Amino acid sequence: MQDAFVQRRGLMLVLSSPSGAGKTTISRELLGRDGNLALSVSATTRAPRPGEEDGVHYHFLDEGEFRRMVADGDFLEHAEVFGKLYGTPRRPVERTLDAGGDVLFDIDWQGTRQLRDTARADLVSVFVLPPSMDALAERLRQRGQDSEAVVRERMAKAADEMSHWREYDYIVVNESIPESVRRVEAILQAERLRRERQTGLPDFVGRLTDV
Ligand SMILES: Nc1ncnc2c1ncn2[C@@H]1O[C@H](COP(=O)(O)OP(=O)(O)OP(=O)(O)O)[C@@H](O)[C@H]1O
Ligand SMILES: Nc1nc2c(ncn2[C@@H]2O[C@H](COP(=O)(O)O)[C@@H](O)[C@H]2O)c(=O)[nH]1
Repeated sequence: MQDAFVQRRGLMLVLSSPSGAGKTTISRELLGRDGNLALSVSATTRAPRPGEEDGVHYHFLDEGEFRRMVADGDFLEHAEVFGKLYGTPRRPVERTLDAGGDVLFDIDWQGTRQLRDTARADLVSVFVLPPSMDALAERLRQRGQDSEAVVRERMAKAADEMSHWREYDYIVVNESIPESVRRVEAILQAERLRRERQTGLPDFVGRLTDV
């Protein structure tokens, strides 16, 4: 909820992890609980998984459309992940932040690095780790949406993904979904209260002390 007393600029909450560690699951829970948090819907050239809807889970584009958006500067960040292109459309994010809303991103370390370079002050980054590699493989398989070849490819890249954990502000080991959601919520609540994000403080304190 937006603070009734003090104006605030929105923040960008990034969740990254090796594929299958649980960031989509955590994101879904957070979005259901927090009315001031909006999901950044990425664009991608990968094919939709069963049940994924265009414009809801991703904007599914062909490579030509994606590259045109890159050329037009329409992405806040973009990267190649698992041989496909992924990017964050710029305008919806900027609109939400300007209105004091917070934006949740499910993006990889390359995209997070780009956001850190261009918008460090607005960025809060969380890296989600699995409790073990066996658990990660199990989660990818039981999700049941990728072929065995895709699961193997993602497991082969997991160690490389995880090598970027030091670049993140916070680390959450996702053993239990409810506990991980509580931890990310706690991070979000604390970051919202950072002095420098509360852009209305000079006015608010001025009114308090203007006797
Ligand atoms: N703490 C947990 N314990 C057990 N299963 C979990 C846990 N967290 C997530 N899962 C399950 O693991 C699977 C993968 O989770 P999810 O799709 O959220 O991962 P992801 O990190 O978003 O993956 P990707 O990067 O491929 O999108 C899902 O089936 C989810 O229900
Ligand atoms: N740099 C970006 N990475 C993104 C974006 N959207 C998703 N992703 C990451 O890609 C992988 C694979 O996702 P999947 O949905 O195909 O399993 C995962 O690590 C996502 O976080 C994006 O816009 N930019």
